[in-house]
Amino acid sequence: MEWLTVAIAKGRIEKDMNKIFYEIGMGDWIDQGSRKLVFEDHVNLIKYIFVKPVDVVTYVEKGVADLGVVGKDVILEQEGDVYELLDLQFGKCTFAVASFPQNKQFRLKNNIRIATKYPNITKKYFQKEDIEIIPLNGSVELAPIMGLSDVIVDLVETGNTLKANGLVVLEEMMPISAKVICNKVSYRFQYEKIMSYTRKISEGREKYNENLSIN
Ligand SMILES: Nc1ncnc2c1ncn2[C@@H]1O[C@H](COP(=O)(O)OP(=O)(O)OP(=O)(O)O)[C@@H](O)[C@H]1O
Ligand SMILES: O=P(O)(O)OC[C@H]1O[C@H](OP(=O)(O)OP(=O)(O)O)[C@H](O)[C@@H]1O
Repeated sequence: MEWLTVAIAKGRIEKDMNKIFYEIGMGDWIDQGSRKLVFEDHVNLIKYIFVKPVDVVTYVEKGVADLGVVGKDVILEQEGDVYELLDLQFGKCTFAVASFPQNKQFRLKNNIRIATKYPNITKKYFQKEDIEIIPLNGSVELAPIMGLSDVIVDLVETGNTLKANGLVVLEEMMPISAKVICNKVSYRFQYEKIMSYTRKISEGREKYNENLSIN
């Protein structure tokens, strides 16, 4: 039997994924407190690598990892040439255009300045509109406050970050959640193993979501 390599996005996604591994009894291989980046499950022949969310798609696309676990936002932004096998139903949030309530007519403005961590998604969403994209790496909500942009394109979950900064959603763009992605060549040549592993993850996801709804 061949090994499968699974790239997992460090941070929020890693935390939920570890709970799914626990549900299906595959959690013992990963030492959550450690700085180690590679873990090997010698029983199921799975190698786990932990990388920055934006790098998961690169590892999977290049075939270094057969599977990846990452947010749909990152998949869309990277325009990764990969298959999406499973919606994990966690990491749920929404892409939105946001700003101060008084900017709700922002589409009437010439040269709309949009701050975002997601330039590609923003360009696609606005298509032919007259926009200037201001790329940022985080704390995007600061941009309209400091006059760097008119609006932002960012993820909204609870809305607390927007609210704390006096901003509101002006347009909802699309829902986002975590996905299992797959390298296209691996899908052909390791099909059985990939399907059986994905089924297990799917079972873990059901148990995890059941527990979430009970508690
Ligand atoms: N507020 C949120 N609520 C739920 N899911 C979120 C939220 N923000 C981001 N996500 C999802 O979780 C993924 C990982 O987010 P996380 O905050 O761990 O990393 P990041 O800040 O996007 O990246 P990095 O740590 O590399 O800067 C995102 O790609 C998205 O799919
Ligand atoms: O609606 P909320 O529940 O407040 O969540 C939304 C916030 O979460 C994410 O930021 P993150 O915490 O990843 O920090 P960042 O700004 O450094 O990317 C996102 O970019 C928003 O800022």
